[in-house]
Amino acid sequence: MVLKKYNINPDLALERQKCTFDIEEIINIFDGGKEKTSQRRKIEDVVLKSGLCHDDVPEECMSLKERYENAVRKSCFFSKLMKTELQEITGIEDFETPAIRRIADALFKDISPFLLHLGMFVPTIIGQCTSEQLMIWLPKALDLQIIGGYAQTELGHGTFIRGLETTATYDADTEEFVLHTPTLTAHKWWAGGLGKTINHCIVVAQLYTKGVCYGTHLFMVQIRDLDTHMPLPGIKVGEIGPRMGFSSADNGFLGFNNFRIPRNNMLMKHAQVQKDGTYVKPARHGKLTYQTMVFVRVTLVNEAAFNLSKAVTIAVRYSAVRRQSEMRPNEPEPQILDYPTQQHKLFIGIATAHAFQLTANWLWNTFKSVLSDMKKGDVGTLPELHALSSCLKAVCTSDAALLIEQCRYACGGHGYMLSSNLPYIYSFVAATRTYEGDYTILLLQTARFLVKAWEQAEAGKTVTPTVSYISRSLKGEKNSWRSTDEGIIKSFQAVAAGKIALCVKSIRDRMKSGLDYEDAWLLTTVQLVDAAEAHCRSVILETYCNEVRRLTKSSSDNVKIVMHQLVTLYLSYWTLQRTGDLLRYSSISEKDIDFMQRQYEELLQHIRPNAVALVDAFDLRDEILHSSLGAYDGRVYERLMEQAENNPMNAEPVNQSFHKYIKPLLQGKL
Ligand SMILES: CC/C=C\C/C=C\C/C=C\C/C=C\C/C=C\C/C=C\CCC(=O)SCCNC(=O)CCNC(=O)[C@H](O)C(C)(C)COP(=O)(O)OP(=O)(O)OC[C@H]1O[C@@H](n2cnc3c(N)ncnc32)[C@H](O)[C@@H]1OP(=O)(O)O
Ligand SMILES: Cc1cc2nc3c(=O)[nH]c(=O)nc-3n(C[C@H](O)[C@H](O)[C@H](O)COP(=O)(O)OP(=O)(O)OC[C@H]3O[C@@H](n4cnc5c(N)ncnc54)[C@H](O)[C@@H]3O)c2cc1C
Repeated sequence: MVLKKYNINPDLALERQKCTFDIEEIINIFDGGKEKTSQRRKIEDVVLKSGLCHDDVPEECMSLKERYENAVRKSCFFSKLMKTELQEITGIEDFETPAIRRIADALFKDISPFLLHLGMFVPTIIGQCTSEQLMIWLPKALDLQIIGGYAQTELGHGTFIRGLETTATYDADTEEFVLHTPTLTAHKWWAGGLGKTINHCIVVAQLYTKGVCYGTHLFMVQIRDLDTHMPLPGIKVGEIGPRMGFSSADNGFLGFNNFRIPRNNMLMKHAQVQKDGTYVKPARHGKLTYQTMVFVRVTLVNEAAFNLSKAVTIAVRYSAVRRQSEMRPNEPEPQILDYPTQQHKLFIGIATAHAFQLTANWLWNTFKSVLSDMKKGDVGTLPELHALSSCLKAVCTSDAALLIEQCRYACGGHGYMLSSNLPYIYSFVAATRTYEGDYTILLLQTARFLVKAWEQAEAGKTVTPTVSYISRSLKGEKNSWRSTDEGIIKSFQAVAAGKIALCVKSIRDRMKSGLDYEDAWLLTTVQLVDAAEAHCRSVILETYCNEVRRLTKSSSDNVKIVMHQLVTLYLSYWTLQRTGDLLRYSSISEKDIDFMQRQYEELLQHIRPNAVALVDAFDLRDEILHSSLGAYDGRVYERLMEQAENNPMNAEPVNQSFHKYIKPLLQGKL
């Protein structure tokens, strides 16, 4: 749609006058510097001027088929733009550039069918291929001569990768692998782009050679003819059907009937099958084939932050424009943003978007540093990265989904309109809580690491920095509550340590009573999930505080003040959310809790004048927000009416169903 130009709504204009800080300074902090901001805006200008974002009718009014076809059209032209103008004008060649990710949302209100090509296919080639394989597939994939996806999940198994049923059996006579789908539940299911779009696919299958199964490995498989796009003989492929979201993309199913691929199509950076069928196992770590999943989990923390920033921008701007009820008899109706309960719903969203964005950046740097260790042959830092990326992916996507839904509640009935964009944002983020490792499963992975860390610390060994609080706790350090940043973080670490200790004790007690380790673990999993979540909270709180302190060192005082107000709000919010845990594991008193409650309520008032400016500082263009409620000019009612008038349902005054059904019904002739 072409966005109509309106004058700024007077309430929003007034809000912007109240701002106490330089918005541009905060924008630069989150972009990573002035230059990065200007580079991002340049990219956005190119894409927005390309005309690619235009839809003749609103996306939500198209049929599923039309939405898919429209998204393919845009994906193709966007890919061309990335290869040509964006590279030439900005000098950017890197698909992972956050600016590209952000502006992609101007094209796709829902999702691109090419998402998995960039999100998983290319990263898997980079992470799992030998240098010879890389030279064959990477240039083609980057140049979009081949388009791929990642087919791991099956109809019967998603979480439990070791339980996958698809087989890849090596035939030494022909030097080929035979891919086969032995059962109904072995069909690949869910892979993005697989339904209709892609011609290649990374397939995860159980490797058999010389009669022995060596577990799951990755294979590059061409599934469609490059010219006709017809499925190749031996391939059964299609779309799995309508979903809660992801409606403009195609999630697919895939079955193999003894389908042959060359030996060299096994991705052999870590494990190999030699010509004679001899298996060479990975030299360093058994789970290196899971590396793409770790990469995506890291990027999903960024997704949580970005999507939450969109939702809270929409809800805060709307709340500044919307007037409802009265605070005192006969007074004019206030902006709903003036209600403390509304501020309580929304300001935590702003603070959380900051916390997650800074944690995402920190996690990304940790990921890069672990990759560089691994390139030198050192896999020692991988378990900690796996534990961190697992819990952060789980908690950040889960919190973001809840807060996005809260933003929708904050917009009342209008938030329920698809044109608000809140339902799209929610359904996208709700899926991220499940895919790439379900919430519970990933927290249990982190719990495994925490229990091991506890045992190591007990044995007097040094543990990694993110769990060093365990050693302190084992040395008998008692928590003394202080309502400072450091004091609160320490108390949250005491909560995590207390919960891990109880898990270890529960497992040991259960084993003493005769259970084996597996059963003792299983019966403790409710507590283990809880302990991993507590650990994750302490990591987020600490990272957020440290990063704000580091990044605002040379900022103006006013920026320091407002960024720190948000940090304090975040710490107070979580203290109040977790009073039960803190009363149990720290020395917090009822008086301290009363103080924190008052501090929290005062902070809402302090932040209130800057609320609109703070969401403006996410620097999200209207074309990215796609929202009738959240546009920069605040012309909510004009846009809602505009959308209603453009609704294809209103193209004819009387719908044909009246003549076909209602009239005969009215006349008793049906
Ligand atoms: C035009 C384009 C337009 C726009 C695009 C622009 C930009 C795009 C860029 C970004 C987009 C952003 C995001 C989206 C991208 C893609 C995502 C979309 C869809 C999702 C796709 C998927 O969902 S793929 C399928 C994912 N599946 C899973 O995650 C399954 C989860 N299950 C598991 O991971 C495992 O089964 C398990 C971990 C639960 C258990 O595994 P297993 O049984 O094998 O292991 P054990 O439990 O026995 O553990 C043994 C030891 O191994 C350790 N371990 C486990 N996993 C790992 C790991 N990954 N790394 C390291 N170590 C690991 C474990 O801890 C154990 O260690 P011990 O020391 O305790 O023995
Ligand atoms: C929109 C979307 C896109 C996707 N894209 C892809 C893709 O491109 N490629 C791909 O391969 N896959 C994809 N997936 C699949 C996704 O990765 C899986 O759905 C996800 O990993 C969860 O696995 P599952 O569906 O088997 O859930 P299940 O494992 O069946 O989980 C169901 C419930 O059981 C619980 N549970 C399972 N095991 C345990 C356990 N051991 N302990 C305790 N509780 C347990 C879970 O916590 C959950 O509550 C996609 C999924 C979605 C929704």
